[in-house]
Formats: sequence, structure tokens, C-alpha cells
Amino acid sequence: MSVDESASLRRAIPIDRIKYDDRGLVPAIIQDYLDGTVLMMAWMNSESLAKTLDTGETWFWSRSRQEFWHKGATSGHIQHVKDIRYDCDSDALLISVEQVGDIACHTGERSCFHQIDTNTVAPPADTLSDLYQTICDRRDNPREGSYTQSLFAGGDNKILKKIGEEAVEVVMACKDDRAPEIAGEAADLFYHTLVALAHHRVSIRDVYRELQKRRK
Ligand SMILES: N=c1c2ncn([C@@H]3O[C@H](COP(=O)(O)OP(=O)(O)OP(=O)(O)O)[C@@H](O)[C@H]3O)c2ncn1[C@@H]1O[C@H](COP(=O)(O)O)[C@@H](O)[C@H]1O
Repeated sequence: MSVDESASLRRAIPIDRIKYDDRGLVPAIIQDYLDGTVLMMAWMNSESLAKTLDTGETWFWSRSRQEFWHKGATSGHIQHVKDIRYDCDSDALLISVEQVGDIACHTGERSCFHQIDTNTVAPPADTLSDLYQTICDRRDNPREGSYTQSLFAGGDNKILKKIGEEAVEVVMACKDDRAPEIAGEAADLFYHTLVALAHHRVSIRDVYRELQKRRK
């Protein structure tokens, strides 16, 4: 990480303002910077937070081993810090990272969080990422009666025709300034665009990455 980037992280988080508990620790929630998936939670003390700010990689404090823990040092799954925030009473941190290898949990999963009823580790992601996953699943495991599956079966001819139609419907709804219809037509356009991405094996994360690059 460059000196400028480190300085900017340090500006974002006034280290002496953070409130540590009686063990000198503060919880840090680690989130994927592209789709907001909550990857893990771990503890930091003031020194590990300082190391995180200096290196741009996450450093925690291991309560069981009573030592610093540089995430990914042994596995290679380093977390590069993109953004760091603290909550309104300064006793919790929210850190957005780019996770190398997309594995945050020591069990080899993307996220450490399990769903209560199914015990699956499929992490909650944002609505578009979630829909994209469902669409890819229909592509890879075709299902009777699935509209998505019928689009894949029709290939580019069918998918691209629908994108054209939905785009025109967005335009018409906007021209008429009909707010609920604009939302509905935009949802149709997003959905069909996701089908095109899945058909061409372009990940929605690549689209998010592109948008992130353009942020000013
Ligand atoms: N989000 C969507 C979604 N948005 C829009 N559409 C479909 O896109 C079509 C929109 O086309 P039009 O507006 O032209 O309406 P239409 O005249 O009925 O369309 P056509 O039959 O002429 O193609 C409709 O058939 C909608 O049902 C969607 N179909 C499915 N999903 C999601 O995709 C996932 C998989 O769905 P299945 O493939 O049905 O299992 C599920 O999570 C669904 O919620």
C-alpha cells in the first residue's frame, strides 16, 4: 500500500477515538468491498488496528493465542483494506476488504457466517448478486418450467432481444414519468442483463469491480 493510501486510511479512522473494552479489544466486522457480504468478525486491539492502517492488510488480536494474527499470512488469503469505518459510539469497526482467493473462513468458505435453519454457509449478499447466483444455478442445473432456463435455451437471440425490449420499456416509462412502472421495467432490464452476463460467463463481481474503478 502506498504512503498516500495509508495516510488516507489513518485520516478515516482517528485511532485514539476508538473505545476498547476492558480487555483492550474492539470487534471488527469484515465485509466484501464489492457486494457487501459479511465475511467474518474478529477482534482488534490498538496495535493491530495501527498495523492494519500502516500496511493496508488486516491484523487482528487472537484472544486464544494472545498474539497478533495477520489474516492470510499462512493461507495466502490476505485481506486488502479498501475502506474502514467506526460506528456512532466508536466501539465497533466495519472494514471493507478485497479478499484474496475469495476465502475468508478457516473452513475454506467465502464467509464464516452460517444460515441458522439450513446451516449452509452461503453468505447473504446484495440483491443483484443473489439473483445472479440463482440465474447461474438455473444455467447449470436446468429446471422444468424455469423462465430463466428458457432464455438460456434460446441463446443470445432470445436473451438480447429481451434486453432490447426491456430497454425500450424503461425508456417509455421514463418518458411518461410513471415512477412505479420505471422501477418495474428497470427490474426487468436488470434481470435480463444478468442473464446475458451469466450466458457469457461474466461475473457480476467484474461489473462491480469496473464500477468501483470509476468511483471518484
Ligand atoms: N427476477 C426475475 C425476473 N424479472 C423478470 N422476469 C421475467 O421476464 C419477463 C419479462 O418480460 P415481459 O415484460 O416482456 O413480459 P412477458 O410478456 O410475460 O414476457 P415474455 O413471456 O414475452 O418473454 C417475464 O416473463 C418475467 O416473469 C423474471 N423472471 C425471473 N426472475 C427471477 O429469476 C429467478 C429464477 O426464476 P425461474 O427461472 O422462473 O425459476 C427467480 O429468483 C425469479 O425471481
